[in-house]
Amino acid sequence: MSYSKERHIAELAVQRACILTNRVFHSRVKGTVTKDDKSPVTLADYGAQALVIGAVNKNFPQDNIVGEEDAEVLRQKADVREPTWQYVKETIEQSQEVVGEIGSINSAEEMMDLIDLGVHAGGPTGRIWALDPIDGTKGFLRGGQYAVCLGLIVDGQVTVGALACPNLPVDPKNPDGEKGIILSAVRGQGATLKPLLENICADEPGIPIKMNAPASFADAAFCEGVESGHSNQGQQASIAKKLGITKESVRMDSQAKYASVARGDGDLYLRLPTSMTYEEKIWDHAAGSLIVEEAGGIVSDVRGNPLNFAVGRTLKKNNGVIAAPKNLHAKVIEAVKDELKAVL
Ligand SMILES: Nc1ncnc2c1ncn2[C@@H]1O[C@H](COP(=O)(O)O)[C@@H](OP(=O)(O)O)[C@H]1O
Ligand SMILES: [Mg+2]
Repeated sequence: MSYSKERHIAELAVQRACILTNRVFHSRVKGTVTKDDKSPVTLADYGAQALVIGAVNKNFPQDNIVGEEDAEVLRQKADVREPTWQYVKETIEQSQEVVGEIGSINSAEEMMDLIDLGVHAGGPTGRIWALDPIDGTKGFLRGGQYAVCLGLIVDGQVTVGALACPNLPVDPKNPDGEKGIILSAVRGQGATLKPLLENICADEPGIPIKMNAPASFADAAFCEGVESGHSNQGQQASIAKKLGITKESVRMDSQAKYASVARGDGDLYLRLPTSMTYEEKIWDHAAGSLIVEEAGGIVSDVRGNPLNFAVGRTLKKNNGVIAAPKNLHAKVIEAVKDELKAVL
């Protein structure tokens, strides 16, 4: 199968969601709510989830969806529901040219029902879309990096991925220039990049991307998260030292890290667990990991095992994530295993 329709719809869906996230970012009302796990969620997370699921459900109504959010808070609180619905409505009005392809949403009730389609338990069989409507919500709130991420898992294997990163520069050599890129991939067909335009334009072909292949660690730079609670930055620094990496690490929130490594702004992505009991979520890694693999890299857990997307909503068979060029991956895993030998 070519999965060209899936890729096209995924690209349109994440692009439209970014119109909404951008509107919310530039408005005073972000409606930040703290979830049970203490992480923030905003009107933009809910609105983006409704828009993306609307697009997936219109085109692939038989498919299952694992989405990060649910509509419980919206059902209980009119002061969260109503502004979210306003943003969704305005975004649809602003993107009429794609309504034929990715659909409309006609009421707040329908919006909440779409959000709640993301409750699937995941698993080893069938077609399952994994959606993170705003990955890096903390980055989004601080005006840093965030991403709208959508992956299609087919019989346990990520097969299609689209990643919209509204705050990554189009030209990495000009970090203060135009911002916003969209990356996508189909397994076996490579990864591409194109600018994330204000007016949705999915027919524009993407440019194929390839990861860097630095000859040695002396030339390599690594990417890591901003939040010290999400990965062990002390151990990451120690691994960098062991490997002879001298360049300072680049810190950013969200799957923008996968995007940066895939297009060669950085070379390695280290996400060492802060706790061996934390289970990474499939929506935090589906799209990004495929894009790095299709750009020529290897993505694994800290033991060097492939990420297993077939066991539910989390990556419960894995700990942490390492993304690296093919020629360096084994050496990184050696250093990681040495660093974590007390817990592995
Ligand atoms: N203890 C933890 N360890 C690893 N990841 C965690 C974590 N707590 C939360 N996260 C995840 O880290 C994601 C952000 O990744 P990063 O740190 O790379 O920016 C969050 O996604 P959301 O922002 O969608 O909630 C959340 O799912
Ligand atoms: Mg996330």
